[in-house]
Amino acid sequence: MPDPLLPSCSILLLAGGRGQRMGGQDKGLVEWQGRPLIAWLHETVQPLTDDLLLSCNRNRARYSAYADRLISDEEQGFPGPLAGIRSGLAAARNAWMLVLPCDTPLIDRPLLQSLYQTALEEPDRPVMLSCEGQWEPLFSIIPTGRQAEVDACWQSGERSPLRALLHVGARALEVHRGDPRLANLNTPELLKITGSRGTSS
Ligand SMILES: Nc1nc2c(ncn2[C@@H]2O[C@H](COP(=O)(O)OP(=O)(O)OP(=O)(O)O)[C@@H](O)[C@H]2O)c(=O)[nH]1
Ligand SMILES: [Mg+2]
Repeated sequence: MPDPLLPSCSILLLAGGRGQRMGGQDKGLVEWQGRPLIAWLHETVQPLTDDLLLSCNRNRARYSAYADRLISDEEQGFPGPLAGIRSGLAAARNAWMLVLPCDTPLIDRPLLQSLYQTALEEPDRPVMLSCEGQWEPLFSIIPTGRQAEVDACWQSGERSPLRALLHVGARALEVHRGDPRLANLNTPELLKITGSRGTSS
C-alpha cells in the first residue's frame, strides 16, 4: 500500500444512525448519483489512511466493502454519534482519528488536508470545522490519546459530540457558511441536489 496521505491518522466514517428523516433507511447505503452515499466518502478517504474504520449498526455485510474494519456501538438503540466516536477512539490504531458523517458526498481531500494540518499545529487538541461560528463536531480530528477523557464524558452522561469535544479542548478551523463541500444529505429532498464532485485529489 502506498504511504497514506494523512500519516498517523485513522479515519472513522459514521454510518450508525437511525436515518429517521430518510424514512428509517440506512442512510449510508441510500443512493446518490447512482452510488451509495458511503461509496463517495470511501473513494475520497481511502488513499488518506492505513486505518479506515466504519461505524454501523446494521447491514454489516454491505458496509464491509467500504472500510478496513467495522465497528458498532456498545449500546443498542442508536445512542447517537458520540457512541460511534467513542468506539472509534477505542479501535483506532493511530495518533489521530478523523471523523466524518456518511451523508456528505461532496467533501474533498483539500479540506481534509487543511483539517489535518491544523491538527498538527497543536497535536494534543481536537480540531473541528466551524461554519462562521457554527461548530461541526462530526467533521473533526481527535487525538486518540484523549480517548479516556471522551470516555469519562460519556460515562458521566454526556451524549453531545460538540460538548464532549469542547470538554477536551477542541479548537476550530473556520470555513464559509454554505461551503458546498459540507452539503449534508439528510432527507429524500436533499438527495435530489446534483452537486458536482469535481476532482477529489
Ligand atoms: N454510531 C452511531 N452513529 C450515529 C448514530 N446516530 C447518528 N449517527 C451518525 O452520525 C451522523 C450524523 O447523524 P444524522 O445526520 O442525524 O443521521 P441519522 O441519525 O442517521 O439520521 P436521523 O435519524 O434522520 O437524525 C451520521 O453519519 C449518522 O450515521 C448512532 O446512534 N450511532
Ligand atoms: Mg440523527
